[in-house]
Amino acid sequence: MTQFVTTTEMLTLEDYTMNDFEIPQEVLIERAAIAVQEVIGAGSFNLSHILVLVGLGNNGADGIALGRLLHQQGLSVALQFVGNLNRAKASVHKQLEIAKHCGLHPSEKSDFKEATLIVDAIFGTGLNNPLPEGLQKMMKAANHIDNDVIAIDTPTGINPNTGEVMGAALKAHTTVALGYPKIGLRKNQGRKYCGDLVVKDIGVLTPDTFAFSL
Ligand SMILES: NC(=O)C1=CN([C@@H]2O[C@H](COP(=O)(O)OP(=O)(O)OC[C@H]3O[C@@H](n4cnc5c(N)ncnc54)[C@H](O)[C@@H]3O)[C@@H](O)[C@H]2O)[C@H](O)CC1
Ligand SMILES: [K+]
Repeated sequence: MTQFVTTTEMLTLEDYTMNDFEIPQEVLIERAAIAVQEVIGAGSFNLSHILVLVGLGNNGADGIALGRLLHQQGLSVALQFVGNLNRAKASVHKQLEIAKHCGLHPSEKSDFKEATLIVDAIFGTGLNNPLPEGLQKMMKAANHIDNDVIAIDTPTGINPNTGEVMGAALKAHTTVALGYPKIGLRKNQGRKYCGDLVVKDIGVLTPDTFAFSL
């Protein structure tokens, strides 16, 4: 039986892993990237040109790390930031520096139609408001293009706790849940937008005494 969690529970387990066991956040980000890389490798996706859409939080950091790994595999990868990079978390800037050292630089503007596979690394469990107008338009437009979307952790626009569409959401062919799947992926529209749900262990530790609410 798959254990689903709330975002609060996920944050508690992340903090437990990083603070009680001193496992660095970068390790979790790298393991998240490797997990998604494994799902891509095990699938039958068209990898001719991969577009990674990158947000400003840790979901974006996961996406940049994944883009670097795919680039190092020799695949054609474009990184496109969604939002003002100046407002991005330190984890995003750190992953961007590493990616640049590995020869992967962000693209200015990518044509979604040229991508054979889109990686959704815009929002994950940190989504707490309706998407900004411009992003809602982008998601709706992207949903009309016939290419596969792989969502990291949650489809952008889906409320990770309620499964509601927050203005608009990007429909995924596959969602790779990190650690535990979020309860929003099996409620309301979340089930429809997440596509095939793959749960991957990325080393998030759980106390024996932890009482799941679900
Ligand atoms: N499960 C794990 O152990 C790990 C998960 N990781 C990844 O981290 C994200 C969650 O990261 P977080 O920075 O908390 O949030 P997001 O990246 O989802 O969101 C970015 C940022 O955006 C702001 N925000 C939220 N809603 C809006 C909005 N409507 N408009 C504008 N801005 C908004 C908010 O401040 C957020 O912080 C998780 O999904 C995983 O992908 C770790 O990388 C590895 C360990
Ligand atoms: K996402």
